Amino acid sequence: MTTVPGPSSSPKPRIVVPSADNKPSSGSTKKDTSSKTKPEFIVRTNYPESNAPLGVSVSKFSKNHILSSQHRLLIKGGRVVNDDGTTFADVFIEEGIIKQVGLNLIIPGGTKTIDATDKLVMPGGIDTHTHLELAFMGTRAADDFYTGTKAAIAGGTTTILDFVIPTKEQSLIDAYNQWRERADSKICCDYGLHVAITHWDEQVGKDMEILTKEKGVNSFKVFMAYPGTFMLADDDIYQVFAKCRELGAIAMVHAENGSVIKELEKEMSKLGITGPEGHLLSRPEKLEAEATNRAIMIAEQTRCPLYVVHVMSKTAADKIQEARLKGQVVFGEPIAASLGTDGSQYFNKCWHHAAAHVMSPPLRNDATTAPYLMDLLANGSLSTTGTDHCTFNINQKALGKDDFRKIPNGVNGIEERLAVVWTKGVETGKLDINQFVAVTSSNAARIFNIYPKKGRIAVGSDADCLIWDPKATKTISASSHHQACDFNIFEGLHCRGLPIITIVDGKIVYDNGQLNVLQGSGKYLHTACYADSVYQKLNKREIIREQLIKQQHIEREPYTGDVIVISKPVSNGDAKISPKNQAIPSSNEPHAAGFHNRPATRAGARNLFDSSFTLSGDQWDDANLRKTTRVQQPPGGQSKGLW
Ligand SMILES: NC(=O)NCCC(=O)O
Ligand SMILES: [Zn+2]
Repeated sequence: MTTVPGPSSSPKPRIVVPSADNKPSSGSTKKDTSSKTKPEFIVRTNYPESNAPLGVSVSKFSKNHILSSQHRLLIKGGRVVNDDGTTFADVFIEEGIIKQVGLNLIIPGGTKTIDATDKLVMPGGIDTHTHLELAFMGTRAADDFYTGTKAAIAGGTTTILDFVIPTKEQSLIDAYNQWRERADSKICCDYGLHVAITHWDEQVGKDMEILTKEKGVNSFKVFMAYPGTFMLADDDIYQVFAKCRELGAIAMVHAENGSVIKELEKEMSKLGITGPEGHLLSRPEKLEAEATNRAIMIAEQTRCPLYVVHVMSKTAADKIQEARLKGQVVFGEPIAASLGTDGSQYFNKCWHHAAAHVMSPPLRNDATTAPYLMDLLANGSLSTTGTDHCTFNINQKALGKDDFRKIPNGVNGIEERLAVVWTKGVETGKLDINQFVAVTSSNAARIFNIYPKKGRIAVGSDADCLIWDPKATKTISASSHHQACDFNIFEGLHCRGLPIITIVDGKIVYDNGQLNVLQGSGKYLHTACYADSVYQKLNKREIIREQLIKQQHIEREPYTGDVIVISKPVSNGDAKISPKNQAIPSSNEPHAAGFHNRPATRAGARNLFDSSFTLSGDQWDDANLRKTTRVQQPPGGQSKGLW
């Protein structure tokens, strides 16, 4: 158990210790006929039939967890906030599941009560983008699955989606197993996995199939940056997206033009720029927007849903907005960093301060970007918020002390995301509280097909909830955060609106600054393909598309005429194809070769009686240099004309 100073807040929620007997608690004597004890949603097997259950598979480390999840909790007197509405209701939790939501509930004895008067009861946050203990740029991220998820919980996040990133030589399945092993032994909240595709061949396609059908993966990311390590070329991206479409998975993209960045980095070096500002200067916004647009185009051509991770700029966000306006299934994910700070940090005089902000794509040097991205979250053009949490300590960032290209890329955010979105979104009047839930939790649950198990306060949903105090305040600092890194990119940010209690799997794991987590207690989430909110439309469109294509099919009599026989490859060496290189007509058809009037000889050679001269204007050998003879003294003498 870790004890940390709690946030300054309005009166703390009162926790009533349960009575020893098992009688109903006081104040809950009236039977509420509207509340049900059965799940109000149907756990679906998504289309097409998948072996992967929508539910979770219990990891081998979670025995203790199951035994202790008999706890009963009643959250009383709060306002329940979902993405589609707010209601005054009590929430009864048993064995990790929300069992009742309503007023005047019948509650068994032995139930711990949390007084949530004046507080909001919300689904726990879902961080769509983390890189815990990732080996990257010669070192390993400072936060592992334990410290990272502990910090997540302190900030109100109860589910994370981390990225398996295989090396180019590694099989996808090996990498997936590695990630599961690392995470299962340490993780403190439930988690799912996206898998990155860092090279393409037939085997990768087969492994993607295994991952979706047997391992509960429904999303694959490609990188358009980091040439030589992670980057894929467009034709490989096409193959990955097409495979995603075939499997009902979601394609994800890190959108930056890696090849151009590489050249610009060289240019910076030549100009003597070795500090962190070089990172920003070699990654202009246009390169993010261009790659975003290219990824959207490839997704359109493959009819694949696309999820653009870490949207860092206005123009990249515009590309997503434009595509969505046209009906394409594209989602955009700004992150805590792009919503909470900006790229002016790269010009800070302190090397460490500047280097600590190095991430890709970079923060933009423009204070209007963050509020712009928030506006796009509010109008639905952007859908989720992640963090790209990938932390490195000062001595790790120092790998690039003489060359910005060697600074390990990555920043924090797993702990701050909800507070940043509330402060910059709700407190500014850009988001209402339901939109807050949508962009921090429910939208992600829908897209990655874990809704309403996650992302909703409802009967049958997992008891991953927050008691949120909209009036609580705190100032973010590395000195008090729970992350393992020694820098915080939001240092000094004064936040209003904080989680004061976090409940994971029906247990209070964070309470007014005090963490009580169990290492390895989190469970792996099998995410099924063909998420309804992503694929329902696409499946329908596919049927319509096939019908349209069939309608455009033209019934024709088959062609029965001659076909030339290619005896010698036609070369493009000449500007225009010379008769010498023309394919020889297979018959005596005069115009078969398209130039000569006389048929070929019986041996198939050009008929030498045929002239190569035509009166059509352009001559076949116009491109060849002609030898000219200047006649100084033409017969009959020189012209006396005007020339
Ligand atoms: N984003 C970043 O800078 N680091 C993590 C790796 C990645 O997602 O690009
Ligand atoms: Zn990332």
